[in-house]
Amino acid sequence: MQIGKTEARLNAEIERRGALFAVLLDPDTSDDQALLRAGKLALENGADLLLVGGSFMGNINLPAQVAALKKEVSLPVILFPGGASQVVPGFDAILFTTLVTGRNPNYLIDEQVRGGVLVRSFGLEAIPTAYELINSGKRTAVEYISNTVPVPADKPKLSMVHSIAAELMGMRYVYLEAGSGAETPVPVEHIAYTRKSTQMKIITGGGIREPETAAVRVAAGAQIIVTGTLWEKVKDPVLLKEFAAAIHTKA
Ligand SMILES: CC(C)=CCC/C(C)=C/CC/C(C)=C/CC/C(C)=C/COP(=O)(O)OP(=O)(O)O
Ligand SMILES: O=P(O)(O)OC[C@@H](O)CO
Ligand SMILES: [Mg+2]
Repeated sequence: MQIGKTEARLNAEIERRGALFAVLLDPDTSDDQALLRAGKLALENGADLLLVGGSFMGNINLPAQVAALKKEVSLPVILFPGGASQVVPGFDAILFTTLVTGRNPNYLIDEQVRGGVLVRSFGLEAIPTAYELINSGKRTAVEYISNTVPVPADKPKLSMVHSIAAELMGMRYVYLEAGSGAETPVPVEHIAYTRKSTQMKIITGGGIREPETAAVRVAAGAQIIVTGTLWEKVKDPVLLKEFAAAIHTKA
């Protein structure tokens, strides 16, 4: 499958900035106006893209919210779905994920079969993405909902072998996930091993609360840093700018 417009734009921006700063908006924890405000605040203070999604989503207003957000911002707004039922139109692209570290067929193929046909009907751009869940100290929503066992934190080579398989299957992005609100983020070794052994673009997130935590993950080879939960309480333009500065290693 050819690289779409949004993926090409992300790749070019990664080339230009070194790494990108993504803010994850969870439509379940924000009302319409709050989601719009949070998205605008992030993009006005150094974020490069927005991800929208949740492990469990019951927001029926999502298409209208995305349309409102798209009207206000020119940066990419990308769907990060917890399942096929979250596939709605209006996004610049969807991270078309497969939970490769799990052995639950529902998240390896079922959701993709149900969601894929919707992606085509809506004309959404898909970014084929391996999703790897890494143990982060406590049970996270993704682990619970997906009913899968995460990769042990002290076994980075296990992430690496999943990354190699995913690349050979044609995936171009890999999301190394500690889970939303994780106690400990994905250890740098997991990022470094995937960087060394594949050419996929590396997204990482889960439990990143300080700019320095982001910076060391960029140094290890991550190209997109995702923060979400932090901004549910903190609405701080200065901290957003500090994250952007820590992540953008090039001018
Ligand atoms: C490609 C399609 C159509 C579906 C993919 C389905 C897959 C593989 C899902 C992986 C498992 C899963 C439940 C992922 C959720 C990812 C996500 C959006 C996490 C962020 O949400 P949280 O913030 O963790 O949710 P909480 O706010 O409930 O903690
Ligand atoms: O909410 P946080 O902990 O920042 O995690 C973001 C993202 O990786 C969750 O899917
Ligand atoms: Mg959340």
